[in-house]
Amino acid sequence: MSDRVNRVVLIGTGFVGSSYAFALLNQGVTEELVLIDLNVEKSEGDAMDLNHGLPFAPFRTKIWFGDYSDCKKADIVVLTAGANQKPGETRLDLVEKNTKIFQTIVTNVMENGFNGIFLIATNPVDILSYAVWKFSGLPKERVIGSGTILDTARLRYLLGNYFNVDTRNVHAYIIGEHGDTELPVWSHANIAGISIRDWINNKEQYKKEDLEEIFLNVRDAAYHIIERKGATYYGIAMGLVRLTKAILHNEHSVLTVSTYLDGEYDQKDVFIGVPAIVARGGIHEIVKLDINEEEKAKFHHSVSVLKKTMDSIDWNKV
Ligand SMILES: NC(=O)C1=CN([C@@H]2O[C@H](COP(=O)(O)OP(=O)(O)OC[C@H]3O[C@@H](n4cnc5c(N)ncnc54)[C@H](O)[C@@H]3O)[C@@H](O)[C@H]2O)C=CC1
Ligand SMILES: CC(=O)C(=O)O
Repeated sequence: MSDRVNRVVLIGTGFVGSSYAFALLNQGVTEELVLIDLNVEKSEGDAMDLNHGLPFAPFRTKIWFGDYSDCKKADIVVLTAGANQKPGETRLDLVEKNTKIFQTIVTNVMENGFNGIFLIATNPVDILSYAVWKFSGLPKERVIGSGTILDTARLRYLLGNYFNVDTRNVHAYIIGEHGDTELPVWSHANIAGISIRDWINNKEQYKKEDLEEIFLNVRDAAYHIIERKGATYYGIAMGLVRLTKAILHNEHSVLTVSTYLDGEYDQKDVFIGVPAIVARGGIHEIVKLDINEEEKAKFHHSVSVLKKTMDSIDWNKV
């Protein structure tokens, strides 16, 4: 690592934001972490509480409750502010209120001289990533949504369980909207280089129909968790730390993020989840998987649902 001090500013210290801060501290990823939230007392309390864990952390992270002027020196501004889903609500139902909140936040960040990378988790994350790109005027490479990083993790976990293999040896992606129209890329899914199709065909205890059930559990995981405990946060928090590390440590890691498509996957002018190489400058390159016709049709549908929702937003009057 260079001698430069890395700074992350986190805006929104609710369930997702505070879990991210905790995970970031525990993994020793950044020298400085600034917390900002409308709820000043909560955010101040979080900064105090996290600082008291420093003697047990692997690395010295300076943490404080800050304000927008701290964004000027930030490498990454992480956005987890805004409304979350109530039971029965879809992510797309949040679009209106969270776009308004984001206009205010992103304007404040940019007016304070920010020139780094935005990392976004607030839902609907694909549309809000597009909004951040529009509101900030930053190059598309420097606006990254968490996209389907969590859905991909859920798929890898469930497949690892099903085949009784370490989830880190499962290579499979969910792409598309982080939401109800996402899709698994079965055509490229493999464990230790052997395709999922072959794993199924080679052992009689495995069944193709089970894969569909696994996917439905991935797609609907947020609903299942929200019904039980009101919100999801640990998984996405760890996914955001993974992304933060990939950026700050210039890892060139392939992660399924929401990024701007400009012709890739035959789509234009949309932020959506696809595998991409993530490094210090942000999105280094989009990985273009040769997906099959069925996957192409589902991906196209996912794009069209996002675009239809975006069309309902009057960007000049947000
Ligand atoms: N992308 C993903 O995979 C996931 C995304 N999410 C999304 O993350 C978002 C946050 O969820 P939670 O943390 O559960 O919600 P939360 O309600 O616990 O936290 C939201 C925080 O944002 C703050 N906030 C609201 N407006 C603000 C503003 N203008 N400036 C600064 N702070 C502001 C609130 O005070 C609150 O502390 C939701 O949109 C949720 O759907 C949640 C889980 C996974
Ligand atoms: C809430 C949400 O987006 C998730 O857990 O996937």
